[in-house]
Amino acid sequence: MTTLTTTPLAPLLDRLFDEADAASAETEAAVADLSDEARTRLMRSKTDYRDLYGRLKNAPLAVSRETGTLLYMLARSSRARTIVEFGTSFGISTLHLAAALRDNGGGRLITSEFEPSKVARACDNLTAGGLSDLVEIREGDALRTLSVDLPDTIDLLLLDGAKALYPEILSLVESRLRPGALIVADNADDSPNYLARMRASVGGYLSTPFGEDVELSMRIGAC
Ligand SMILES: C[S@@+](CC[C@H](N)C(=O)[O-])C[C@H]1O[C@@H](n2cnc3c(N)ncnc32)[C@H](O)[C@@H]1O
Repeated sequence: MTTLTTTPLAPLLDRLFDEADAASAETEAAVADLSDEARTRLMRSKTDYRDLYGRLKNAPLAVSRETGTLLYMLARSSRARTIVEFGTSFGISTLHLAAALRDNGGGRLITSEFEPSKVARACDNLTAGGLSDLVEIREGDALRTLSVDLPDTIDLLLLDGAKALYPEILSLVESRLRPGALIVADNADDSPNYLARMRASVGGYLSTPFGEDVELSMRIGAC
């Protein structure tokens, strides 16, 4: 028995993933007027990301079902107690991570989202999943909200906000990542500078692509 696979969370996640699948056409329509070059430019911009995510403010943009399960398993097997997430959206990844904290015996998950309507939806979903006591949602740009008041040590970091900011967000939390801490970056192919940093032989990480769209990394150091 796990929190992930039992009521209320399991049927809630089924519904949220079904809704995310159903919203894919609407999501595509929100950026349909942009050329491929314009989309790539916005995805990789360190300044214009609010334009892109403003267009997508009604879109779940959730991790895949497989990545969600992976997040739960990684957080469980590493016995994570402190987790930081960049990019909450409707809270689907957050629900997986918080479920792992619950099954690990408790902990603290700090997550960040700048779209107020998404913060409200994530709050509702965490309440429906019975996990809101484990999660602090910080509303605003993560460059600011994740720059203060973090736990002394962090066991797991999920990067799933604006791709161009992955190096900056990593820098905000890096000194607190414990040796052996896991860093999961979704769609990291859109963040070439991040990939170069994580894969550099002297960068302080072991890093590998995993599945279709995840870069999984581990902070090196004495455990
Ligand atoms: C891919 S979605 C996150 C999906 C979520 N992790 C899930 O699986 O359910 C990215 C989210 O990050 C938010 N975001 C992007 N850049 C941000 C920033 N700099 N600060 C806070 N939120 C940001 C966007 O509004 C969007 O909702």
